[in-house]
Amino acid sequence: MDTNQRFVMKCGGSTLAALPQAFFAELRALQERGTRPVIVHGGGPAISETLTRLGIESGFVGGLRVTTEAVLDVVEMVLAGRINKEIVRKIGQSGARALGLSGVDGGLIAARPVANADEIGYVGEVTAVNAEIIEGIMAMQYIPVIAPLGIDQAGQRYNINADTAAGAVASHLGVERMIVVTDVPGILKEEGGERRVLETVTVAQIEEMIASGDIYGGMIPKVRAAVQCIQGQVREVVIVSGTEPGVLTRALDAGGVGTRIVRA
Ligand SMILES: Nc1ncnc2c1ncn2[C@@H]1O[C@H](COP(=O)(O)OP(=O)(O)O)[C@@H](O)[C@H]1O
Ligand SMILES: CC(=O)N[C@@H](CCC(=O)OP(=O)(O)O)C(=O)O
Repeated sequence: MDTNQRFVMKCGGSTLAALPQAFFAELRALQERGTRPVIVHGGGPAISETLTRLGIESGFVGGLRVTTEAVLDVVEMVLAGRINKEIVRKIGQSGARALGLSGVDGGLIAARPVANADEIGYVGEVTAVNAEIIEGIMAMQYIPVIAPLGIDQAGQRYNINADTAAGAVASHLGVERMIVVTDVPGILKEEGGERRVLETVTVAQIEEMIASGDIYGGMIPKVRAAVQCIQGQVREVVIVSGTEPGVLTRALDAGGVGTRIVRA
């Protein structure tokens, strides 16, 4: 397989419901031309809604969900169940084939507790990704759709931020590109009283923008994951809105869409 043709795409929970059928049709067209997408998805808003409905309290520390055993049950149910299957169904409707799994299946995503686990509970960071499983699914002409949970050797499951999980999958697979699909057209910066999309940003500019507060909230784990994976084999990470026409093809080929994060 030509590894240049593989890419990882992270679909954020902020935008999943808004992704038009044209987005999935484009995904099918890409697969037909020999490109091999790997999808890692989020679902933060759906988890929060379900927790509220069930009357389970939770909060966030540093952008990560405080994850008790009860929260973990809901995270797994929503991400590996409802959201994962919704994406698989939509891809199926477009005429392509998808196979959904979570990072727990086959030990796909090995994880360990994050450093501040005493504060935020069962939140994991990725220690390894079993690329063979993903490659096997791609070899069968299915698009892998991965829910961001992880597991350790003792069988403990963890909740992993979806941007972090996607970055780790991209690094371990050795793809050249990661596309992050979210609800904004890229990284925005206020200039002359106007907020505009930055075409390209470097690692150094990202650090400045976090320090100045220009990048905040949900954008922080995205740029952090991007910075981490472009230290390795990944050449660039593109942050885009999923509702722009032809967004995937433009992100992969022509350019002129979203924000490209590059080494320097
Ligand atoms: N500089 C920035 N440019 C664009 N969006 C930003 C920026 N800083 C913070 N954000 C916020 O990040 C959000 C995207 O992150 P998030 O809501 O976690 O989405 P997702 O569910 O796709 O991961 C945007 O909707 C916006 O509110
Ligand atoms: C540890 C942690 O915070 N996990 C996230 C996993 C889902 C996610 O990241 O979804 P988005 O991409 O839609 O934000 C959570 O529980 O919300």
